[in-house]
Amino acid sequence: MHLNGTARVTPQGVLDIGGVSAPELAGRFGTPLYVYDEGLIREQCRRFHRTLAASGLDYQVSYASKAFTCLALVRLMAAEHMGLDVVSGGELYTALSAGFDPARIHLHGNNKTVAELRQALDAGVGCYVVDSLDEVARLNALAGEYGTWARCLLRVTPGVSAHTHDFIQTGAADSKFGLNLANGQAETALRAMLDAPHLDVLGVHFHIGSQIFGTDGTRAALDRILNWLAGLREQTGFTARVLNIGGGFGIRYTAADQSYPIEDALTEIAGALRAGTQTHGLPLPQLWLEPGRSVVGEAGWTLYEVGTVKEIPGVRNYVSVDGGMSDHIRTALYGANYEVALANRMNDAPQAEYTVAGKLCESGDVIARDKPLPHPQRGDLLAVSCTGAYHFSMSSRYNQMPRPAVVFVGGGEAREVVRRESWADLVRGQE
Ligand SMILES: Cc1ncc(COP(=O)(O)O)c(C=O)c1O
Ligand SMILES: N[C@@H](CCCC[NH3+])C(=O)O
Repeated sequence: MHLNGTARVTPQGVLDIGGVSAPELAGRFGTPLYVYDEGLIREQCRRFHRTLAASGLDYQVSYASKAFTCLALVRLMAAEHMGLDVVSGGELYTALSAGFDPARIHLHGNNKTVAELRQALDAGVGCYVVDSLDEVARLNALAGEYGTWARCLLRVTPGVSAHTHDFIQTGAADSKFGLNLANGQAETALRAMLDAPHLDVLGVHFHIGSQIFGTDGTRAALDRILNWLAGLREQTGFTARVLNIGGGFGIRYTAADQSYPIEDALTEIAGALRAGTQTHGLPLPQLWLEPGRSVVGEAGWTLYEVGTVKEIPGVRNYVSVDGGMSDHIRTALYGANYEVALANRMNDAPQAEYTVAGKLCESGDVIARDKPLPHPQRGDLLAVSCTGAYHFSMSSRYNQMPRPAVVFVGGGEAREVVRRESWADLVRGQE
C-alpha cells in the first residue's frame, strides 16, 4: 500500500496516521471509522494557494463541499483561506452553521429551488452559478425582491469530453448541467443575464468532470470558451472578470494511478489562460477553482474490523468487514479501485488474494476485488486508503447501517468531529 501524508508503518507493523495507531483509533472510536489526516488536508489547500499565488494571476480557490463536509472541515477550510462551493440548501446550511463567511460561498445546482435561492439571498451568499435559462428570470426576480444584485457566473458546457468515468463527466454537450456553447443556448442565457437588472454577471464557469489526469480537456475547453467570449465581447461589450474552471484534479487511489501533481496542472492551466487571453485580445480574468477530491481524497482512510472469511476453492476468497457499500459506494457505483491492508499486520507477507466485501445484503457490496493480503483473521483491522472524498458524503443508511464516526488526527492526537450514529438516530423523527 502506498502511504500518503503522515501515514507510516511502525516497526511493529502497525499502521499509524497522524501519530495515532490504527488499533488505538479503532479501540477508542469503534469501526467502521473514517479517519482524516488533518495535516494533509491543510497541505493540499496550501499547495493550491502557493502555486496560484506564484502564477501571478488573481485567483480564488473554493473547496467543493460535496466531496466531504462537516462543521470541523468547513472551519478548517476557513482557516486555510479557501472559499466554499455548495450545491444544496443542506451544504449551505452546514457552511453557515460553521460560521463560514457567506461572501466567500458560491451556490451551484442545476435545480436550485426557490427556497434554496431565498436561503442564499438571506445569508448574503457571494456568487450564484446560473445553470439554466429559466433560472435567469427566477434569480433576477428574487434578487429584485431583496433589493440587491446577485453576483453570478454562467455555467457553460464546452462540449469537451473528459477521460474519466461516464458518470462523472459533466462538460459534454449531452449533460443536465450548464448551457451549451455550440448550440447557442449559452449565448442566449448570457444575453438574458446581461439584460437582467438585478444580476451582476462576473463571468463564466465550466467543469468538465472529475478524477481527471492531465490538462488536455481543460485547455481545450479554455480555448473554446475564450474564443466564444471574444466574439461576445465584440457584439455586446461584455468582458468576463472571472473564469471558474471547476475542480476535477485526479488523485492517486492506487500505486498504479499516475502521479500528476496539482502544481503541474495549475501551472499549465495558468499558462494556457495567459496565452489564450492574449491570442483572443481579452483582459486576463480572475481564475477561480473549486477542487474537492484533490483536497481531501488522499487524506482519508476507512478502518473496518474483519469478520467472516470465506474461501471458495478454485473460485475466490472473500473477507467481510463490518461496513460496506453504505459507507463505501464508489467501488459498486464506478468500479473504483482501492488499496487495502491489514492495519495491525502491515509487515506480514501477502498469502493469497481476497475480495473485501461488506456486510450489506447486496452481491455488489464490494470494497476491493482480489487484493493480495496475509490470511485475514476475525478481529484484524482492515484499512482502506484514499477514502476522503465522496465516501462520508455519499454514505447511506442502507440496511439501517448507522453512519460511521469521523475522526481528525494529527500531532499524535485524535478528535471525533462527527459522532457515530446511534440506533436511536436510525428511527429519529419516525412514528
Ligand atoms: C461543478 C463542480 N465543481 C467542482 C466539483 C469537484 O470536483 P472534484 O472533486 O473532482 O475536484 C464537481 C464534481 O465533479 C462539480 O460538479
Ligand atoms: N461522486 C463522484 C464525483 C462526482 C462529482 C460531482 N460532480 C465520485 O465519487 O467520484
